[in-house]
Amino acid sequence: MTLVDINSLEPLADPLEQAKRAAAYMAVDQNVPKDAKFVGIGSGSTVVYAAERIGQLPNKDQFICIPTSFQSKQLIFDNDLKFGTIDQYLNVDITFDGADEVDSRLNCIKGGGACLFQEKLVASCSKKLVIIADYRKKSPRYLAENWRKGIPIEVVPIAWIKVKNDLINFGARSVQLRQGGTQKAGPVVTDNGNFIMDADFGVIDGDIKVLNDKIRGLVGVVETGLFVDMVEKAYFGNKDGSVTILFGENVEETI
Ligand SMILES: O=C[C@H](O)[C@H](O)[C@H](O)COP(=O)(O)O
Repeated sequence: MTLVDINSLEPLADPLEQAKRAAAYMAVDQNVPKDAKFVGIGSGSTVVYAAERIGQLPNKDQFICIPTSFQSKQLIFDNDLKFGTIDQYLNVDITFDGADEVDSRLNCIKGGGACLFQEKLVASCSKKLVIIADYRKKSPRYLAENWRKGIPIEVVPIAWIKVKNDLINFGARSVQLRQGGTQKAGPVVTDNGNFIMDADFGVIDGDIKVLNDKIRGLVGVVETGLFVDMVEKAYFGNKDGSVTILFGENVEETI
């Protein structure tokens, strides 16, 4: 079985979905190692296309896919991929994941879909983390310039008020307990049984590592959606069908 060329695919009706697919397919084609044994599957709407493309790879039965959420476990099954978990396999060759915003140094905000903890767990066990996203996620410079909903933070439920006060003392302008919306009365509950708080610290133009470490150090915080120095490269699908690849601080190429 040979892989269908990206350029010969039928275009998708929605240009945003087209951009996501272009980024995901190119990232998979360029980055899955020939001898891969373990591949991490991130979460969100862009990763759907990465799982689809991984499911088309001629050597897909050679590696085991590790999920980062309930959603990505289903993607692994739906695309007929081999399944394993991070508590079985700790050495992941490469992980593909989405992001809510990526800065010019490849730091990112994740967790818009409440999956940040398992995503960070799998990323921390991966030799490479490759981000796939559409053009809206590429920050002009700093994090939170585009993503204005705040930094997602996973919190143990009984600690949420305490953590909210701590975050305000750290300078957060607002802290929201994320709500389930029309489909769920009350707060969002993560795949790990926790809550998500969205803390708005404004544009993050200071030391992002210091901020991240401070938040992570709070009793009650499980993990943050700040991914600092973890990403190897990021693929952004553009409106015109091209893909911009960010390799390092302001080093990029558009194909
Ligand atoms: O919790 C969700 C994840 O961090 C997603 O990877 C992130 O929100 C990006 O999702 P999407 O590809 O749907 O924009």
